[in-house]
Amino acid sequence: MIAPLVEVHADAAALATSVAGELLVRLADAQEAGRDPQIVLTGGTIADALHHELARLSPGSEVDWTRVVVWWGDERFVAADSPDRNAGQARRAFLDAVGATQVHEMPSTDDGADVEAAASAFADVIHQHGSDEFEVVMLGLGPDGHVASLFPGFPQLEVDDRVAVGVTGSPKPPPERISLTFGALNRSRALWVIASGDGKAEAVAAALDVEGTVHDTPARGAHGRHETTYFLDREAASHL
Ligand SMILES: O=C(O)[C@H](O)[C@@H](O)[C@H](O)[C@H](O)COP(=O)(O)O
Repeated sequence: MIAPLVEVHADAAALATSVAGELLVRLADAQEAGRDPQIVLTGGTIADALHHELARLSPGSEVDWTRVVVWWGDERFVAADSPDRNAGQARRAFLDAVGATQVHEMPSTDDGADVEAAASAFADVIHQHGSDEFEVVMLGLGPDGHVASLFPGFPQLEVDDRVAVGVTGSPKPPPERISLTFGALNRSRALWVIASGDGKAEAVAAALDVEGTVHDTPARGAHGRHETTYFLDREAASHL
Protein backbone atom coordinates (compact mmCIF):
# COMPACT_ATOMS: atom_id res chain seq x y z
CA MET A 1 0.00 0.00 0.00
CA ILE A 2 1.25 3.50 -0.85
CA ALA A 3 1.77 5.78 2.16
CA PRO A 4 -0.79 8.59 2.41
CA LEU A 5 0.24 12.10 1.41
CA VAL A 6 -0.75 15.03 3.62
CA GLU A 7 -1.53 18.52 2.32
CA VAL A 8 -2.28 21.25 4.86
CA HIS A 9 -4.10 24.52 4.12
CA ALA A 10 -4.62 27.59 6.30
CA ASP A 11 -8.33 27.18 6.96
CA ALA A 12 -11.53 25.54 5.75
CA ALA A 13 -12.09 28.08 2.97
CA ALA A 14 -8.58 27.64 1.56
CA LEU A 15 -8.95 23.87 1.86
CA ALA A 16 -12.23 23.84 -0.09
CA THR A 17 -10.82 26.08 -2.82
CA SER A 18 -7.69 24.03 -3.19
CA VAL A 19 -9.42 20.63 -3.33
CA ALA A 20 -11.96 21.96 -5.83
CA GLY A 21 -9.14 23.27 -8.04
CA GLU A 22 -7.26 19.99 -7.81
CA LEU A 23 -10.36 17.97 -8.68
CA LEU A 24 -11.02 20.09 -11.77
CA VAL A 25 -7.42 19.56 -12.92
CA ARG A 26 -7.72 15.78 -12.45
CA LEU A 27 -11.01 15.65 -14.32
CA ALA A 28 -9.73 17.79 -17.20
CA ASP A 29 -6.56 15.65 -17.44
CA ALA A 30 -8.59 12.43 -17.45
CA GLN A 31 -10.86 13.74 -20.19
CA GLU A 32 -7.86 14.92 -22.16
CA ALA A 33 -6.46 11.40 -21.87
CA GLY A 34 -9.72 10.05 -23.31
CA ARG A 35 -11.34 8.81 -20.12
CA ASP A 36 -14.86 9.62 -18.92
CA PRO A 37 -13.94 9.98 -15.25
CA GLN A 38 -16.13 8.59 -12.49
CA ILE A 39 -16.05 10.40 -9.17
CA VAL A 40 -17.41 9.65 -5.71
CA LEU A 41 -18.81 12.50 -3.62
CA THR A 42 -19.33 12.66 0.11
CA GLY A 43 -21.65 14.55 2.45
CA GLY A 44 -21.00 16.82 5.40
CA THR A 45 -19.80 20.33 6.07
CA ILE A 46 -16.46 20.50 4.29
CA ALA A 47 -17.96 18.65 1.31
CA ASP A 48 -20.60 21.35 1.01
CA ALA A 49 -17.93 24.07 0.99
CA LEU A 50 -15.97 22.11 -1.62
CA HIS A 51 -19.08 21.70 -3.79
CA HIS A 52 -19.76 25.44 -3.76
CA GLU A 53 -16.17 26.03 -4.85
CA LEU A 54 -16.66 23.55 -7.70
CA ALA A 55 -19.64 25.59 -8.89
CA ARG A 56 -17.58 28.78 -8.73
CA LEU A 57 -14.44 27.43 -10.40
CA SER A 58 -15.92 25.06 -13.01
CA PRO A 59 -16.74 27.71 -15.63
CA GLY A 60 -13.05 28.62 -15.79
CA SER A 61 -11.97 24.99 -16.22
CA GLU A 62 -11.80 22.64 -19.20
CA VAL A 63 -14.05 20.04 -17.56
CA ASP A 64 -17.01 18.75 -19.56
CA TRP A 65 -19.39 17.73 -16.76
CA THR A 66 -21.61 15.78 -19.17
CA ARG A 67 -18.66 13.36 -19.43
CA VAL A 68 -18.24 12.95 -15.65
CA VAL A 69 -20.06 10.07 -13.93
CA VAL A 70 -21.08 10.98 -10.40
CA TRP A 71 -21.58 8.61 -7.44
CA TRP A 72 -21.71 8.97 -3.66
CA GLY A 73 -19.71 7.12 -1.03
CA ASP A 74 -22.68 7.13 1.28
CA GLU A 75 -26.20 8.44 1.55
CA ARG A 76 -28.73 9.06 4.26
CA PHE A 77 -31.66 6.64 3.81
CA VAL A 78 -34.48 9.17 4.10
CA ALA A 79 -37.09 10.63 1.73
CA ALA A 80 -35.74 11.74 -1.64
CA ASP A 81 -36.62 15.38 -0.99
CA SER A 82 -35.25 15.44 2.59
CA PRO A 83 -32.73 18.23 3.23
CA ASP A 84 -30.60 15.51 4.86
CA ARG A 85 -29.81 13.86 1.53
CA ASN A 86 -26.18 14.12 0.46
CA ALA A 87 -27.35 14.04 -3.16
CA GLY A 88 -29.72 16.99 -2.70
CA GLN A 89 -26.95 18.94 -1.02
CA ALA A 90 -24.57 18.35 -3.93
CA ARG A 91 -27.20 19.04 -6.58
CA ARG A 92 -28.03 22.39 -4.99
CA ALA A 93 -24.40 23.31 -4.42
CA PHE A 94 -22.98 22.46 -7.84
CA LEU A 95 -24.27 19.53 -9.90
CA ASP A 96 -27.20 21.44 -11.40
CA ALA A 97 -25.09 24.54 -11.98
CA VAL A 98 -22.29 22.72 -13.82
CA GLY A 99 -24.72 20.63 -15.88
CA ALA A 100 -23.75 17.14 -14.72
CA THR A 101 -26.01 14.63 -16.45
CA GLN A 102 -24.64 11.23 -15.37
CA VAL A 103 -25.60 11.34 -11.70
CA HIS A 104 -26.28 8.10 -9.81
CA GLU A 105 -28.06 8.85 -6.55
CA MET A 106 -28.34 6.11 -4.00
CA PRO A 107 -31.92 4.93 -3.29
CA SER A 108 -34.18 6.78 -0.84
CA THR A 109 -37.05 5.58 1.34
CA ASP A 110 -39.38 6.66 -1.51
CA ASP A 111 -38.22 3.62 -3.46
CA GLY A 112 -40.15 1.36 -1.10
CA ALA A 113 -37.43 -1.13 -0.17
CA ASP A 114 -35.77 -1.58 3.22
CA VAL A 115 -32.24 -0.28 3.62
CA GLU A 116 -30.53 -3.63 2.91
CA ALA A 117 -32.59 -4.29 -0.22
CA ALA A 118 -31.96 -0.70 -1.33
CA ALA A 119 -28.19 -1.13 -0.88
CA SER A 120 -28.28 -4.34 -2.85
CA ALA A 121 -30.31 -2.72 -5.66
CA PHE A 122 -27.77 0.07 -5.77
CA ALA A 123 -24.92 -2.44 -5.99
CA ASP A 124 -26.55 -3.68 -9.21
CA VAL A 125 -26.52 -0.12 -10.59
CA ILE A 126 -22.80 0.14 -9.87
CA HIS A 127 -22.16 -3.18 -11.59
CA GLN A 128 -24.04 -1.92 -14.65
CA HIS A 129 -22.70 1.63 -14.89
CA GLY A 130 -19.54 1.70 -12.80
CA SER A 131 -16.14 1.49 -14.40
CA ASP A 132 -13.33 -0.69 -13.07
CA GLU A 133 -11.84 2.32 -11.37
CA PHE A 134 -13.06 5.59 -9.90
CA GLU A 135 -10.93 8.56 -10.88
CA VAL A 136 -11.22 10.29 -7.49
CA VAL A 137 -13.05 9.20 -4.35
CA MET A 138 -13.63 12.01 -1.84
CA LEU A 139 -14.41 11.25 1.78
CA GLY A 140 -15.20 13.45 4.78
CA LEU A 141 -13.89 12.28 8.14
CA GLY A 142 -15.95 12.01 11.31
CA PRO A 143 -14.54 12.98 14.73
CA ASP A 144 -14.79 9.22 15.51
CA GLY A 145 -12.71 8.37 12.43
CA HIS A 146 -15.61 7.23 10.23
CA VAL A 147 -15.55 7.68 6.48
CA ALA A 148 -18.60 7.31 4.22
CA SER A 149 -21.02 5.49 6.61
CA LEU A 150 -18.43 3.01 7.85
CA PHE A 151 -18.45 3.56 11.62
CA PRO A 152 -16.04 2.33 14.33
CA GLY A 153 -16.83 -1.20 15.47
CA PHE A 154 -19.63 -1.69 12.90
CA PRO A 155 -19.90 -4.99 10.96
CA GLN A 156 -19.88 -3.17 7.59
CA LEU A 157 -16.14 -2.62 8.07
CA GLU A 158 -15.60 -6.32 7.39
CA VAL A 159 -17.85 -6.73 4.35
CA ASP A 160 -15.77 -7.73 1.35
CA ASP A 161 -18.31 -9.51 -0.86
CA ARG A 162 -20.52 -6.51 -1.74
CA VAL A 163 -19.94 -3.01 -3.06
CA ALA A 164 -22.77 -1.36 -1.08
CA VAL A 165 -24.25 -2.08 2.34
CA GLY A 166 -27.12 -0.89 4.50
CA VAL A 167 -26.33 0.67 7.86
CA THR A 168 -28.76 0.88 10.80
CA GLY A 169 -28.17 2.57 14.15
CA SER A 170 -25.65 5.05 12.75
CA PRO A 171 -24.11 7.12 15.55
CA LYS A 172 -24.35 10.14 13.25
CA PRO A 173 -27.99 10.92 12.46
CA PRO A 174 -29.98 9.95 10.54
CA PRO A 175 -29.72 6.34 11.74
CA GLU A 176 -30.29 4.55 8.42
CA ARG A 177 -27.77 4.93 5.65
CA ILE A 178 -26.32 3.23 2.59
CA SER A 179 -22.56 3.10 2.23
CA LEU A 180 -20.06 1.85 -0.29
CA THR A 181 -17.71 -0.72 1.24
CA PHE A 182 -13.94 -0.41 1.35
CA GLY A 183 -13.79 -2.84 -1.56
CA ALA A 184 -15.67 -0.32 -3.70
CA LEU A 185 -14.16 2.90 -2.33
CA ASN A 186 -10.63 1.60 -2.74
CA ARG A 187 -11.19 0.82 -6.41
CA SER A 188 -9.98 4.35 -7.04
CA ARG A 189 -6.98 5.92 -8.75
CA ALA A 190 -6.93 8.63 -6.08
CA LEU A 191 -8.70 8.62 -2.73
CA TRP A 192 -8.89 11.88 -0.84
CA VAL A 193 -9.85 12.31 2.81
CA ILE A 194 -10.85 15.92 3.47
CA ALA A 195 -11.03 17.22 7.03
CA SER A 196 -11.36 20.62 8.63
CA GLY A 197 -11.40 21.91 12.21
CA ASP A 198 -9.87 20.87 15.51
CA GLY A 199 -12.74 18.45 16.13
CA LYS A 200 -11.13 16.22 13.50
CA ALA A 201 -7.53 16.51 14.73
CA GLU A 202 -7.57 13.38 16.86
CA ALA A 203 -9.21 11.29 14.14
CA VAL A 204 -6.68 12.52 11.56
CA ALA A 205 -3.79 11.60 13.86
CA ALA A 206 -5.28 8.15 14.54
CA ALA A 207 -5.90 7.56 10.82
CA LEU A 208 -2.28 8.35 9.94
CA ASP A 209 -0.61 6.74 12.97
CA VAL A 210 1.60 3.72 12.22
CA GLU A 211 -0.33 1.79 14.89
CA GLY A 212 -4.08 1.27 14.98
CA THR A 213 -6.98 -0.69 13.58
CA VAL A 214 -9.74 -0.11 11.07
CA HIS A 215 -12.28 -0.95 13.78
CA ASP A 216 -11.03 1.92 15.95
CA THR A 217 -10.48 4.35 13.07
CA PRO A 218 -12.30 3.31 9.89
CA ALA A 219 -10.44 5.88 7.74
CA ARG A 220 -7.40 3.58 8.03
CA GLY A 221 -9.13 1.18 5.66
CA ALA A 222 -9.55 3.72 2.85
CA HIS A 223 -6.81 4.00 0.24
CA GLY A 224 -6.53 4.67 -3.46
CA ARG A 225 -4.66 2.45 -5.90
CA HIS A 226 -2.17 5.15 -6.92
CA GLU A 227 -2.68 7.85 -4.34
CA THR A 228 -4.19 8.49 -0.93
CA THR A 229 -4.13 12.12 0.16
CA TYR A 230 -5.31 13.74 3.37
CA PHE A 231 -6.35 17.32 2.58
CA LEU A 232 -6.47 19.17 5.90
CA ASP A 233 -6.66 22.60 7.35
CA ARG A 234 -4.23 23.64 10.09
CA GLU A 235 -6.63 22.79 12.90
CA ALA A 236 -7.34 19.30 11.56
CA ALA A 237 -3.58 18.76 11.18
CA SER A 238 -2.77 20.06 14.66
CA HIS A 239 -2.22 16.62 16.27
CA LEU A 240 0.11 15.32 13.60
O1 LIG B 1 -23.33 11.41 5.11
C1 LIG B 1 -22.46 11.79 5.84
O2 LIG B 1 -22.67 12.32 6.92
C2 LIG B 1 -21.08 11.58 5.39
O3 LIG B 1 -20.82 11.33 4.10
C3 LIG B 1 -20.00 11.47 6.40
O4 LIG B 1 -19.10 10.44 6.19
C4 LIG B 1 -19.30 12.82 6.44
O5 LIG B 1 -18.54 13.03 5.30
C5 LIG B 1 -18.42 12.94 7.69
O6 LIG B 1 -19.22 12.65 8.80
C6 LIG B 1 -17.85 14.33 7.84
O7 LIG B 1 -18.89 15.24 7.95
P1 LIG B 1 -18.66 16.71 8.48
O8 LIG B 1 -17.79 17.40 7.49
O9 LIG B 1 -20.04 17.31 8.55
O10 LIG B 1 -18.05 16.59 9.83
